[in-house]
Amino acid sequence: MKSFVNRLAAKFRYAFEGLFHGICHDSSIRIQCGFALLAAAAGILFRFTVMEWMILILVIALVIAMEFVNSSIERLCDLSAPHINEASKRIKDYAAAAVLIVSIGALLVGLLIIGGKIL
Ligand SMILES: Nc1ncnc2c1ncn2[C@@H]1O[C@H](COP(=O)(O)OP(=O)(O)OP(=O)(O)O)[C@@H](O)[C@H]1O
Repeated sequence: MKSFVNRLAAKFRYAFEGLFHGICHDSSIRIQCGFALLAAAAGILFRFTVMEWMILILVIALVIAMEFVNSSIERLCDLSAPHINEASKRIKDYAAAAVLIVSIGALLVGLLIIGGKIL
């Protein structure tokens, strides 16, 4: 039982290490966190309901998680093939496209919620 708890605690520790390292060292992750703070400020300003906060928190988590996956794919590419090559370009572009898609989705969700309140 104790070793299970220790292993669980280690998993959380490693995950939090990744979280803090990404926030401290990856500019793309920091930019997404900045947008998340702006979105949270908009939520306060426009007095989001509980349901709207739930949606906002979900899309923010999705965008930031996708940015972490994108950054880890970039690092994996640079580690396995540090030279310029077509495969790395496609892999990195696809990962960046995934971030773009969820970011556009998040932006539309934000615009719909705020637009609904303004109108
Ligand atoms: N090894 C490579 N071969 C070919 N094209 C590459 C390679 N590395 C990067 N690229 C191209 O440059 C783009 C940006 O890659 P890069 O790794 O600099 O991402 P970034 O988002 O700028 O990362 P960072 O988090 O370091 O700012 C990629 O989407 C890809 O089109």
